[in-house]
Amino acid sequence: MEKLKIAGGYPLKGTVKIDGAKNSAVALIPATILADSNVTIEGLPDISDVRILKSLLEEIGGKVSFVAGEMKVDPSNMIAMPLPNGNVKKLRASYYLMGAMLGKFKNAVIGLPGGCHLGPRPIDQHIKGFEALGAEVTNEQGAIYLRAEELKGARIYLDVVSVGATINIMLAAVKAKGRTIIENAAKEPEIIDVATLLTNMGAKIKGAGTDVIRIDGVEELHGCRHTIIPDRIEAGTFMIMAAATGEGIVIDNVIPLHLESLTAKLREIGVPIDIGDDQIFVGKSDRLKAVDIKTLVYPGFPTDLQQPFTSLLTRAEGSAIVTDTIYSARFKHIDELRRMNANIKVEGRSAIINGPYKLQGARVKASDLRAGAALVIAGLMAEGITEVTGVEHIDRGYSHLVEKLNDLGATIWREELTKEELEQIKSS
Ligand SMILES: CC(=O)N[C@H]1[C@@H](OP(=O)(O)OP(=O)(O)OC[C@H]2O[C@@H](n3ccc(=O)[nH]c3=O)[C@H](O)[C@@H]2O)O[C@H](CO)[C@@H](O)[C@@H]1O
Ligand SMILES: C=C(OP(=O)(O)O)C(=O)O
Repeated sequence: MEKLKIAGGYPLKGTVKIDGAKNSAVALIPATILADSNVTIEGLPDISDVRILKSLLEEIGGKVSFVAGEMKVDPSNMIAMPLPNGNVKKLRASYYLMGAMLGKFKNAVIGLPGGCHLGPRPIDQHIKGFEALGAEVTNEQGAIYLRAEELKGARIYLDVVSVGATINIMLAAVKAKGRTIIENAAKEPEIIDVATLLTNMGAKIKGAGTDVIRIDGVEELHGCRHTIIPDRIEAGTFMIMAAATGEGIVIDNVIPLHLESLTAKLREIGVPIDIGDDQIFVGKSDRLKAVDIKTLVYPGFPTDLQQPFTSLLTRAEGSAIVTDTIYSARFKHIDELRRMNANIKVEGRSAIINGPYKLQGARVKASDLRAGAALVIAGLMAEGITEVTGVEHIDRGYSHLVEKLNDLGATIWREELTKEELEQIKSS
């Protein structure tokens, strides 16, 4: 196991190219199960979530290659192999195997998913959708069993706006008989990307990206080639890094529309921003003024950028309140920022930051993916050396982070954990 070491205080400058979106990738890959011939996806990020999903497709009989961001999937020999344990526990998005395998085989056994621990993350809306389509769903010893004689289109109202439930129901419904209508659907760009792939495979989907999605089931889905959208959360993380320690950074390969809520907040805090067609320039800012943020479903401020933004706010003058309305416990990075000299209070679902603080390098632990990003940002801003453990969380969602940051002028490297550190992690 490794840790990251960061020597703080080096200003960042240059251009960084953003990879394909993790939260699209993890749905596009399971979606290939539904096809009857080869599907190729271009521009996938080189992250552990993608590699684990590749192994899962292989476990069920898929022939899969993944070279230079391009994944080719031959689904012709796939079977409804039960996956109650193992790799499915290593990521959140293994839940998409439920919708895809139910849609294809009318039968699936998938262990309850892993992913970041951010408070309770139920999947009741996914199950409500599968049941509405005609599946019998049971939970037996931590695995979800799904069976259906036949899937039939239905009208499904989501009680909670959920990215995962919206996509999972789409996956199960594209081959169901008749029309499915998802009401109160999530509107994230990743949902449009998955709908685009499915449409290229022959599915009939209208309304993805709005809160009502209509799906008319088809008998067969065929192979195709698809290019993934850029990762708005990776892009946002680099925009926040640029605001924190940058001297002018171009964020390349982005869809600026997907980043409007962050762009608005960065401008409000005092960061100069120029928007191009597929690039965003983030300029240097000597003084930042505190702003409040509240996470919301898309197009609101994304919860996945809440933790990185909190690190940036330690540099801002004044009092800022950060409220996460999506997850009840997405503040595990705060204790670690406190070790670095930030005096942040957490009250319920809000963190209160009275900056500015001069961060000091420290040994800190990433408890989840975006906590890791937040700590890397803090390390870049801090005086001295910061050591971040829990790198496996960061590797779930950031492709070549160390290389990209070093290219921008940061001093960051990976080191093997010492025996003592390994023992400490095991005992904690
Ligand atoms: C792989 C992936 O795409 N992950 C993203 C996805 O997660 P994920 O799809 O898990 O998140 P959801 O949009 O489903 O969750 C939103 C909220 O709804 C609740 N909920 C969800 C489903 C359900 O059946 N019942 C229920 O109560 C959740 O606990 C949470 O409070 O969207 C989140 C919200 O933008 C992001 O933080 C994650 O990065
Ligand atoms: C919460 C996240 O991921 P996941 O849903 O895959 O755990 C994230 O990407 O910030």
